[in-house]
Amino acid sequence: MNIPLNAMVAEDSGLRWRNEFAALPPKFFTRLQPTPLPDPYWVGRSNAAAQQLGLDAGWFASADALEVFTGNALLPGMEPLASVYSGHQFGVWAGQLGDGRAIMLGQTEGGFEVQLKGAGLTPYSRMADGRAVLRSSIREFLCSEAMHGLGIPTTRALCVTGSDARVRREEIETAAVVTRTAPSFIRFGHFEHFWANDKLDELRTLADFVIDRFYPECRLTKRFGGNAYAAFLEAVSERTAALLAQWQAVGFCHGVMNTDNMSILGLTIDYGPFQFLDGFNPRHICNHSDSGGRYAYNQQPNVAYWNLYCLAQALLPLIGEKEVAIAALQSYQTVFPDAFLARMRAKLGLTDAQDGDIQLVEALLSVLRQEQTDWTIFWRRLSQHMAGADAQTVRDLFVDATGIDAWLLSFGQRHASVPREAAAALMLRSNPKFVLRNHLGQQAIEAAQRKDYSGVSTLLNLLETPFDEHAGHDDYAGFPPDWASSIEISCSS
Ligand SMILES: Nc1ncnc2c1ncn2[C@@H]1O[C@H](COP(=O)(O)OP(=O)(O)OP(=O)(O)O)[C@@H](O)[C@H]1O
Ligand SMILES: [Mg+2]
Repeated sequence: MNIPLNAMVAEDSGLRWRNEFAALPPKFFTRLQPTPLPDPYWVGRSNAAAQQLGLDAGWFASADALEVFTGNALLPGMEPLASVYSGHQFGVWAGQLGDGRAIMLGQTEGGFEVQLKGAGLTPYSRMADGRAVLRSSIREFLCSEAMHGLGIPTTRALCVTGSDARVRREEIETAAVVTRTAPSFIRFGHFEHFWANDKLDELRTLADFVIDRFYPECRLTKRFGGNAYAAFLEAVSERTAALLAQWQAVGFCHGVMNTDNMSILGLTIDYGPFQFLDGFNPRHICNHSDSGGRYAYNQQPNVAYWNLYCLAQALLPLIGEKEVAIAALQSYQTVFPDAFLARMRAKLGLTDAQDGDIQLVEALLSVLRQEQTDWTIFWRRLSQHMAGADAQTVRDLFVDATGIDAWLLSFGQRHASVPREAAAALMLRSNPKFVLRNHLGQQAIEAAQRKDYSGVSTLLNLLETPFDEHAGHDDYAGFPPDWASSIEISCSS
């Protein structure tokens, strides 16, 4: 069903449109309209994301906004489209994919693309239905804003709307639409697409488009004999390395690190079967469909590098020499460990760098691994200990405290010269009290399925400022209940 012209909303949303991606040649996308959903309702809205976008707050609360962000109406100036990309899934070339259920409404003058996820079929939907279910949409909405609150680069989520329209997955569920924003939703897979189809002109156009807008410094590079495309690959590698360091430090498992889910801007993109670690098990697999553990927590940094290798292969016709492309990937091997160590130093409250810090971190990880100590709670309690709480609150996390006692001793020695107050402040802003654990999301989802959206807004409120204490909400910062380990999150969404 096409959206009738009279469904064009005229009231002023505060947004003006620039639509640069839509100005690319037609091979990059298909213009189309979202498919309407009946009788939509609000499930969640992020005023912070609206503010970043420049959306008028009054308009965002309006019935018109509800229609627009469900795909039932358009704003003047929007040029909706679905883009084409390809990619490697679980290590295997998957061929053409594309926005099968994402429709970009347009790009604002402020430089944000606005995209609906779940707004109906596109030419890239393949065998699927173009829809998203309420369950997965709430998870994407909350986690996008949670990652932003944690200071981790991510696509953002403006809102979720729901409809009683039925969607078939393993069971019958109801439909929802998430509105996402980002400076660009271009993925590694967009480049792989044109490379695999031998469309070298389009490949160059795409690379130039991204470099000119997001990596202009590559034009001035003196590295790689002034090769802007090699400098671009290096810059993407470094952003990706920095992102992975943040994921590992906070205990975030993405779950589906296919090359079509890798942002060319180094953003976290596609919140599917993700999970924040409960206990510290480096081999944790969060995606129930990932039987081989390809995307296990401790595999993520290597998988990102493998994905960058695919990007390098796609950019090779532009870069020229294979050796140059390989050299452009090299810095990942130093940027990732350096960035990870820097994150761990902050988590440990260390304001300077010393030679033995790696050993201190490794010794701690080995202690935490022994009993699979809760990752988030351990770090928060360690921070509170630095701020004055008794060490016993940390020791209580271990059945056998021998290992942690020894480690706390060396931690204390390392801290001898660091002012305790500064260390505590750094730790409390580096170790979140609140993360979107699976069971918290699950509780909010189950309430929302009963049309109670208060759990979604409470979680949003906590996760937007996850380093704050939020008095009265300690139960959201506690251990996962026993049933949490039986939650199965798969690719079904
Ligand atoms: N219900 C669906 N209808 C149509 N296409 C789908 C659907 N689910 C997934 N796809 C498509 O399958 C491919 C892989 O899906 P994947 O789970 O990585 O992405 P996604 O969750 O749909 O979206 P995104 O990466 O945009 O967040 C993508 O091309 C995606 O658009
Ligand atoms: Mg995806």
